[in-house]
Amino acid sequence: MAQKTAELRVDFVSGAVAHRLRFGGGRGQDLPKAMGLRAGKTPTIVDATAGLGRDSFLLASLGAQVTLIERSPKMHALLADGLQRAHDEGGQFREIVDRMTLLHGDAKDLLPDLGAEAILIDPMHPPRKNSALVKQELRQVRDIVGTDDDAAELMRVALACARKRVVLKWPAKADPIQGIQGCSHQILGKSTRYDVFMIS
Ligand SMILES: C[S@@+](CC[C@H](N)C(=O)[O-])C[C@H]1O[C@@H](n2cnc3c(N)ncnc32)[C@H](O)[C@@H]1O
Repeated sequence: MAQKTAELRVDFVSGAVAHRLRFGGGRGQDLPKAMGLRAGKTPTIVDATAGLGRDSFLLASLGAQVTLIERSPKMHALLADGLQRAHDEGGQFREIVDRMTLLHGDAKDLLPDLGAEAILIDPMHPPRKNSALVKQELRQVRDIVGTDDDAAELMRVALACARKRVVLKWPAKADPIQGIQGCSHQILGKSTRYDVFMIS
């Protein structure tokens, strides 16, 4: 029997995101470390590729002010809905999403006016060969937005706009994006790597 696909939604108050909120490893996790969060230091962040908002939510849960940019009207609407529901939930969820500001548009156009200290870029990457392993949710996002073929251009804009650093989140084993400068250092996880570009 064919499996029914659950409708894609942004959910910050239950499931994987809420679980990570309760049991995650705080600022010691790879993403916050890559973005420059440490004891006594919380940079302002622009998440230029908001998607389902998970990375932004994690960073906001650790105290960062995060501006999220999403260009797909459908993904933007899902995010707006998820943020509203988390706000309505109250308590710590409201506190966290009150640190998150959602913008609709292409980050290449919006970044120059935002003066971000740290910019996160997590583009949709080309499908892997063993695509059966790709999570259903990611496939649903890809059905909506396709692949982000302008990722190199977005990186160049981000590198020109960030005041402190740009972080590129990319599959650990994928080929690097062509046409961008080498990074300052890398944080390598099991399936994901963070390429950190420090701005001097
Ligand atoms: C892989 S998803 C990001 C997932 C996200 N990090 C999360 O935690 O849920 C990439 C998203 O970035 C958006 N995107 C890609 N390039 C963009 C751009 N130049 N401006 C705005 N949004 C962009 C895509 O539409 C897509 O929704």
